[in-house]
Amino acid sequence: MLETRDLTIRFGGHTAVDRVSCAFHPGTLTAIVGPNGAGKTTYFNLISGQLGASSGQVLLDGEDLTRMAAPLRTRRGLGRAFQLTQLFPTLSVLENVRLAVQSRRGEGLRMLSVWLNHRELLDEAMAIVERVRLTRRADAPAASLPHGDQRKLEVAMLMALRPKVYLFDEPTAGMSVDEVPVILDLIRELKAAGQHTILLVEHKMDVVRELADRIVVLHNGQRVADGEPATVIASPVVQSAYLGLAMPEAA
Ligand SMILES: Nc1ncnc2c1ncn2[C@@H]1O[C@H](COP(=O)(O)OP(=O)(O)OP(=O)(O)O)[C@@H](O)[C@H]1O
Repeated sequence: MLETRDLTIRFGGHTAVDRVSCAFHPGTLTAIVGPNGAGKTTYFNLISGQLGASSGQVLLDGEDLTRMAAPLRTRRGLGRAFQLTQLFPTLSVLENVRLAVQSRRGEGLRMLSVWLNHRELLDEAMAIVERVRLTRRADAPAASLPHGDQRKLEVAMLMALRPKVYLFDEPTAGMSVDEVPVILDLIRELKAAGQHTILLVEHKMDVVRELADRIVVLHNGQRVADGEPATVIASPVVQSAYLGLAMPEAA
C-alpha cells in the first residue's frame, strides 16, 4: 500500500501540496484530478522523490521513503514514467528497454553482465516492446520516434522496472486520437493484472470515468474530494468549482 501522510511542499510562500493524506491499495486505479496548478504533478514529484517534502511522509508497504532519493524509491517499487531526457536518444527502442530491464535486475551497466545475459535481457525487453505495440520500431533510435511512440516507449521502460506503483502523469497528452487507445489498453491490462497500485493524473474526464476506481480531487494543493467516480463527478462542488471550469473535455 502506498500512503501519503500530511504531505506538504512549500515554494517560498506558496503551498503547492498542502497536508495531503491518502492511502492507495494494490489492484486499484486512482485518478488525481483538479484544475491547472492544483498540485497534481507536484504531488507525484513528492511521491517519486523528484521533490523533497517540506513536511509529511510517503510510505510504501509501511516503509518510510520520505527522505529517500528518487532512484532508491524506484528500487523500492515506485514507478514514474520516464521522461525522454532519461532515455538514450541514439540507442534503439529495444536497447533502451533492455537497459531498463537490466537496471531492475540490479546489474547496472557493467559490460561483463551485458554480455553474459544479453540474450535473456533482450528477450524480456522484446516481449515488453511487443506488449506496447512498438515491434515495428524496435530498431529505431529513440530520438526518431513520433510523439505517440515516445510515450509508448516511456510506458515500456516503466513496465520493464516491474514497479508496485505506477504513476502516470497525463499519459495520453499530445497523442493523436488513434494512438490513445493503445496506452489506455496498456493501463487497463496493468489494472486487470490486479497487483499494481496505479495513480493517474488525467484531464480527460471520459478516460477518468472509464478507468478509475476512485477519484481524488486536488485544489490549491489540498484534497477537496475523494471517492467513487460517479459520486465525486456528480458532486456540486466538483462540478461547479473544478471540473466545469478547468476541464473543458469534461462531458
Ligand atoms: N519547482 C517549483 N517552484 C515553484 N513553484 C512550483 C514548482 N513546481 C510547481 N510549482 C507551483 O506549484 C503549483 C502546482 O503546480 P503543479 O504543476 O503541481 O500543478 P498541476 O495540478 O499538475 O497543474 P497542471 O494540470 O497544469 O499540470 C503551481 O502553482 C506551480 O506554479
